[in-house]
Amino acid sequence: MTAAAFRQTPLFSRWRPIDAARPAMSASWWQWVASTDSLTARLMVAGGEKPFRVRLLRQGVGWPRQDEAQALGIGAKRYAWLREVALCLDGTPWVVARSVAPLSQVKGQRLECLGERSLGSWLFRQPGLVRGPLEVTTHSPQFASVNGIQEGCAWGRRSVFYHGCKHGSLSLLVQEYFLTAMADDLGLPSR
Ligand SMILES: C=C(O[C@@H]1C=C(C(=O)O)C=C[C@H]1O)C(=O)O
Repeated sequence: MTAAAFRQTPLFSRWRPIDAARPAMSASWWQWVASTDSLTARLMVAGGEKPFRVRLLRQGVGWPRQDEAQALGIGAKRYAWLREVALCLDGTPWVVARSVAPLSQVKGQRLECLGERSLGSWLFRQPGLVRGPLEVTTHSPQFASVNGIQEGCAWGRRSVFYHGCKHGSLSLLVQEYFLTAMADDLGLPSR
């Protein structure tokens, strides 16, 4: 198997708790994948002089995937608010992310008009924010290739953020996939 093929071969299927994946994860990747503060802030620091940009791939209303609905505890036939982005350093996607929230909970939240501002810059300012447990995968996200981003994925992670506000409570599933371009630019191991 070539090195490139290896990097794109999933180690295991679907999502599993981060602790179960730890033996397969290098210490350098653990620093990234297990972090619970803002990824946007971390990417900006790691990128140094490189300009950071959120490229909006898609935002709107759609069906959640079954595993997403399950993670949010909603029926798969409930409409959801979906947002897909690429987090780019100097124009190169390092991370792609797909966030999902029950549509009924998004009404009146600032989320709808984020545009190319980072979700993290809004989310981590919310008082009483709680982050659920992290789960990881080595599968590549399909929405990246649909948008012409062909990079393999070193690690993907997801967790649900919860916060209550005067508009009601919000559960937001955030899925982030660390791309091989990021590993190459930062000199990280393949996994
Ligand atoms: C959740 C964060 O927000 C980041 C920005 C996102 C966006 O703009 O859609 C999505 C996932 C993130 O990695 C973060 O910075 O930790």
